[in-house]
Amino acid sequence: MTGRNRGLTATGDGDAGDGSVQSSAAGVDDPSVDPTDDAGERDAVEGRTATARSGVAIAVDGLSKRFGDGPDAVTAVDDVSFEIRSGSIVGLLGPNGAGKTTLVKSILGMILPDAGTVEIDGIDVRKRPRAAYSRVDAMLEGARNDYWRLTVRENLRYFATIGGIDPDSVAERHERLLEQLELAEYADTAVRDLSRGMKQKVSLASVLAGDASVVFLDEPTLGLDVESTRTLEREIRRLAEERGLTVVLSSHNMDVIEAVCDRVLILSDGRLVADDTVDALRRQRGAQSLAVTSRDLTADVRADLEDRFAVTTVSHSGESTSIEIEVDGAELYDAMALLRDRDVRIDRLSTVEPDLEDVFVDLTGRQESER
Ligand SMILES: Nc1ncnc2c1ncn2[C@@H]1O[C@H](COP(=O)(O)OP(=O)(O)OP(=O)(O)O)[C@@H](O)[C@H]1O
Repeated sequence: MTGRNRGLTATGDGDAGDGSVQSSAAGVDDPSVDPTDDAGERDAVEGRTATARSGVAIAVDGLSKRFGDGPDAVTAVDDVSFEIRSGSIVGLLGPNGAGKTTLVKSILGMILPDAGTVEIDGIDVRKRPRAAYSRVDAMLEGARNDYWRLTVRENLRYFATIGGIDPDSVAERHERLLEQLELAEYADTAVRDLSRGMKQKVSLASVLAGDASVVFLDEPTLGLDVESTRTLEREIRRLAEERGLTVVLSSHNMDVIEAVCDRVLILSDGRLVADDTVDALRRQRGAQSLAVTSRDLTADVRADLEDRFAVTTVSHSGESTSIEIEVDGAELYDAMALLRDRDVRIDRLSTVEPDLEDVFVDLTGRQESER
């Protein structure tokens, strides 16, 4: 929603001219909205709270949203609060139905929350939506927000224009974006003639074509091959580091989240169940796994191990048996001592650190489907 007249392109059918939905920020008809919000420039400077001064790009406080009434009511977002610092990349994770979309749409003013406040760069989005959203953009439906009949470069110019920016003044930035996303040789190709991965990159470039300082990316790498995924990951990181871009990235792909995010928010049943760095979440979980392969892991030895430790996996291959034991701290040495006491000759031994998926399963009780 870059610029004062720009609504958020929420959905589309691949050609925005044929039916994409332009949703304006909620609160425009709200009596609490400051009518002087049209004077966007002034608002962008005045009326900010302390969060802007302390480098907080997004501040969400006590946000709740319930759909429906009575026994069928669903609390999609339940008293969620967090802050995101400018220039950071934050992953938004949660199983299906956890409330991610409702949360993001509430932040973007596409859904009116029942309670709570949202500030962007210190500006309350309900009170001064135009000023608050003036440098916010989003890619909520993958490649669907581009005009497929226009060329790649025309799309960038179009999105800059509706973002309130003279496209000629940012032509250099567009050329750089095209280079960085390896789209330069397709600059004059109609988007509809590109592969899915290319379209995804054009979509990201379009989001960045204006002057956005905060972007929301929903599944930006969905359907991309490994190489394109790596390119996008690299570019998102670079933009955060070099341009101070703040990114909220939601994905079911844990590898992407681990690769690019400084911090992770995990939602479960509408509630925020984790808000920390990937490393801290891994450390908090503590337990790692000990993987052992041996021909001496008899049923007897395995029973002994199962008595004392959490044996998570057992598999057999020829005469060899492989097991994985979850061990926490000193348990690692106890498990090794038991194997030694039972004269188990080890063919292969390794320790496996917990990953984000393990943390996710612990906190939400659900497995992510896409890896
Ligand atoms: N417009 C709506 N009317 C009624 N219920 C809704 C509406 N939108 C979402 N919900 C419900 O709110 C809950 C949260 O949905 P939401 O789409 O925010 O989850 P999500 O985490 O984005 O899920 P997914 O990963 O599947 O996209 C779900 O139970 C969903 O069925």
